Amino acid sequence: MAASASSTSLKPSTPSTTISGLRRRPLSTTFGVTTLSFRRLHRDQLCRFVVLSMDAKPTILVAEKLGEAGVKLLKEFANVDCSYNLSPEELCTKISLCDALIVRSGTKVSREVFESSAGRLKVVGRAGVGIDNVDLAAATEHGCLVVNAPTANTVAAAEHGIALLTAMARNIAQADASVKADASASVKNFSSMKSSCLPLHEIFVNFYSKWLRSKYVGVSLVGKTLAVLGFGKVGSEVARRAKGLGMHVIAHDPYAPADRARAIGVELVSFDEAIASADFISLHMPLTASTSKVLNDETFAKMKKGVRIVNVARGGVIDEEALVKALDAGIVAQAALDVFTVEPPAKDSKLVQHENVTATPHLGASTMEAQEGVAIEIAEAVVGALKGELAATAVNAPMVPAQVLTELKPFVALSEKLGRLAVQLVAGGTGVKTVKVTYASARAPDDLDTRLLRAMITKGLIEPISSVFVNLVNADFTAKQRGLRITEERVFLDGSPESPLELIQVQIANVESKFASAISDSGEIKVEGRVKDGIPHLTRVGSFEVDVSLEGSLILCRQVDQPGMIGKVGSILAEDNVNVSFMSVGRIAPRKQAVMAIGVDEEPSKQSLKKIGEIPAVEEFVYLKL
Ligand SMILES: NC(=O)c1ccc[n+]([C@@H]2O[C@H](COP(=O)([O-])OP(=O)(O)OC[C@H]3O[C@@H](n4cnc5c(N)ncnc54)[C@H](O)[C@@H]3O)[C@@H](O)[C@H]2O)c1
Ligand SMILES: O=C(O)[C@H](O)COP(=O)(O)O
Repeated sequence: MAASASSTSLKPSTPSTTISGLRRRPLSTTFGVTTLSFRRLHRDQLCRFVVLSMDAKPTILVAEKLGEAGVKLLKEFANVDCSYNLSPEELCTKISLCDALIVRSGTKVSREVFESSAGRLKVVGRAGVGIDNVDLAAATEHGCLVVNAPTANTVAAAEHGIALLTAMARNIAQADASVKADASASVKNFSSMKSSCLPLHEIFVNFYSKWLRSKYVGVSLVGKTLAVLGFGKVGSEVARRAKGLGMHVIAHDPYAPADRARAIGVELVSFDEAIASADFISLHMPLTASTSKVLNDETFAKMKKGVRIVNVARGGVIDEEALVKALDAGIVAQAALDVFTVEPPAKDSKLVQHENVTATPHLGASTMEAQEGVAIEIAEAVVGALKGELAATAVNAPMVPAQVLTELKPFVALSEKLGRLAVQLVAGGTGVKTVKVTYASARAPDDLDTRLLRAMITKGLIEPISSVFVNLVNADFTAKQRGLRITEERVFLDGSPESPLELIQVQIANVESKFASAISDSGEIKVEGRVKDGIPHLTRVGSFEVDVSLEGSLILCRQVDQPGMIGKVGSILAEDNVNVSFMSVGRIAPRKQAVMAIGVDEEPSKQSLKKIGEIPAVEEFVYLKL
């Protein structure tokens, strides 16, 4: 059979994997340079969403203040309705007359909005990064493309982080409020003091009696340790600036490449080390299941007494009640917050009202420059999408013709889950840069389009560790932007090409694993899966063959093979009311090392996981969310 067609200028990587019994063929493609075919494919696909009548000028509703340059660009192409502060009902009424909608974080684009548009709304543009205010599932169901502007406000957010850091250290906000409050009170009293015939020097002392120079003595930044949690776009810009202030900067980001950190003189450390050694902590991770309330009672207790915290990421990464307690107890000396779990926070919020808290109303992206940049970025994306062009920052989109999608559906699910599993096996502190995907199939190369599968693997690899949404449209772009190189290899099987694929293998090179058994003989993290009866299964971890359906979540456990192990683990989970969906043991040889893969419907408690780890024959284990 012929090798797969390749539209890439990158060299195929040398085959290194061994899948026993399969004949290997050359690599099909690598990432990031397939611009022409990629663009053509998506232009066609996007046109399916954006079917504007050619003689009608589209209407774009701008529902929140957008920079002038962006509005100007929009007006060159469409009728633009700038209507701010719409109620949800007003938005639903207006939307049925609009082809595109542009918002920031203050407008909820709910399912009702898509339903009310009755199919006319083709594009939602989020003028910024976070799209938690847009119901993505509803957008996709309604065939509406969502695009965002992920890079134009990075520097603004970093500068705001630094502004909060320095203002907090020197009590700028509190001191300013005090001077103004005292001055205005004194000014009111000034006439009465004058008429009371007090001597002038007494009036003067009274006037400035709350000139609180000793109350607002601050702390210095130079020489202090700043821990940056989340070393992505904003985090690394904050780190760079803090170095310029003479701070010692460390960072925790399990997925950031160490060389990027080294290049700006930042040491990547574990989470515990970061929070325990920091004088200041600055948060820059996305809000995901694993970062939600990452600062909580337990983690505050591990911090240096008197630590100071800055948050310009998302309110939900801090347990706000725990922060109030930590502030009251003096564990946290001060906090400077731009973001809150609920925005705007309640007026009587203990956190906002706390005297040691500096609060700003989600201003991270709010500079003239960033807003102009964001406005242009989003206007270009929305106009391009309305014209049916590739949207590099698209965050959702149905991706392939319906019949291909139907056939590939279980493999799509398998691909994403293998990506998710593989990245969760990476040990903190080692960055993911090189991923190799192997597809084993009896199909001719032209008969198997792996772009959707590759996109889903990319989605699985990136989404658990970032706020980025990945799909076929933006997968290559996102991977390239993050310095992630994914190579693909096809292995051809003899036999019936009835099924599009036999198996998919994902390997991550040059990383350490938090589950050593996931490292294959050739040194990479390796996971392999197949589709059985339409259900994705994990069939290999490292050198161990297993067979577990990829539903719910997964516990991987390496043990000395001996009777009773399944029972022991099973009963610990049963006591915790955790339902086991699947269990399989792969072993090197009887009574030698074995890997047990256990599918669970519910998340086991920390205590249950601890008990599993304490079973004497268990050598290592890991809990993975699918
Ligand atoms: N306040 C604002 O106005 C404002 C403006 C821009 C961005 N933001 C927010 O700032 C955050 C960062 O944005 P970005 O553009 O830098 O995103 P990014 O995706 O470039 O960076 C996020 C980083 O967090 C890391 N990460 C993921 N899980 C982690 C974990 N458990 N521990 C430590 N690090 C982890 C990722 O590896 C990634 O490097 C996002 O939450 C974004 O919504 C806020
Ligand atoms: O997600 C973002 O881009 C920031 O949080 C900024 O949001 P904003 O556009 O509402 O200022």
